[in-house]
Amino acid sequence: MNPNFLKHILKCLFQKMTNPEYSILLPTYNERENLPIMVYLLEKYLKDISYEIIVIDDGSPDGTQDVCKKLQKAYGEDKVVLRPRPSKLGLGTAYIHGLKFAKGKFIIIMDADLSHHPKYIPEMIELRKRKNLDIVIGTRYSQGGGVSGWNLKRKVLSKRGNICSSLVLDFRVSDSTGSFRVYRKDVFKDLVSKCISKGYVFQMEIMFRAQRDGLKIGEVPIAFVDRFYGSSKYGVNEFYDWAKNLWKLFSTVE
Ligand SMILES: Nc1nc2c(ncn2[C@@H]2O[C@H](COP(=O)(O)OP(=O)(O)O[C@H]3O[C@H](CO)[C@@H](O)[C@H](O)[C@@H]3O)[C@@H](O)[C@H]2O)c(=O)[nH]1
Ligand SMILES: [Mg+2]
Repeated sequence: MNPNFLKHILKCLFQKMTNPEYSILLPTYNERENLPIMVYLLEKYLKDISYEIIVIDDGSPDGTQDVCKKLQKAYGEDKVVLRPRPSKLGLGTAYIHGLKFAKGKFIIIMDADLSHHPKYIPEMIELRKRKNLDIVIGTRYSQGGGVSGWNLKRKVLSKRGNICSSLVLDFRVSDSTGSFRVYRKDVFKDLVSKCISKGYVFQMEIMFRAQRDGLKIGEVPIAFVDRFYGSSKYGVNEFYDWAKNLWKLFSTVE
């Protein structure tokens, strides 16, 4: 028998018997085209990493869950775990829901629409280990990072949003609103339990609390590429929600 094949079988058996080290939380709403490519890329770039993917789908009308069930057949139900909710309940609470089922010691959060490329994950993991960090964020706004494909309005909103929240909440990280992060699970659980935000502003509140708690945070520059399939769920309402919550955080958190 080919020794590499034997090694692969033994690795699969070992992973089946033990808990994965990393739980990747993938919130989805109408991502039927993106999800299969995402899972394929994760498998490709995380070959030597023990992980599970938890898909939190909010009753997507486009059939994302059917696609996810096919992926479970292809990759195994312990590799692709489907934990749906009945309706669109917001990005922040999707992570909280997924966390309840996570078996890994570490949590990775990322978008399912390929804007966050899995190729950055090994570097994020390596940095966390090397510096013994609590959180590693994928940043668009430090040297080496960037955004591609957004129109000028969205670019300005995001960049100004980051500058504005840094001024109001005194952020020392360069990207407080992005959603590509690696957390120690206990740290994530604790932060989530204190969070009041439900939508997109969740990331900012978590980062604010993490910084206030004196957690060790590192950054890896990433190129954020706008989605090719489907459309963003970020609209005017999400922006108002973000601005309202920024103010709420500033005025209520002691
Ligand atoms: N389950 C669930 N998933 C959701 C919901 N809203 C959005 N998602 C999923 O969350 C991910 C990000 O949503 P997008 O709609 O693609 O966000 P974006 O416009 O690309 O915004 C990006 O930039 C923001 C600001 O920097 C980030 O806060 C955001 O997470 C994302 O990275 C996608 O996988 C999408 O399917 C929801 O209510 N429920
Ligand atoms: Mg997106």
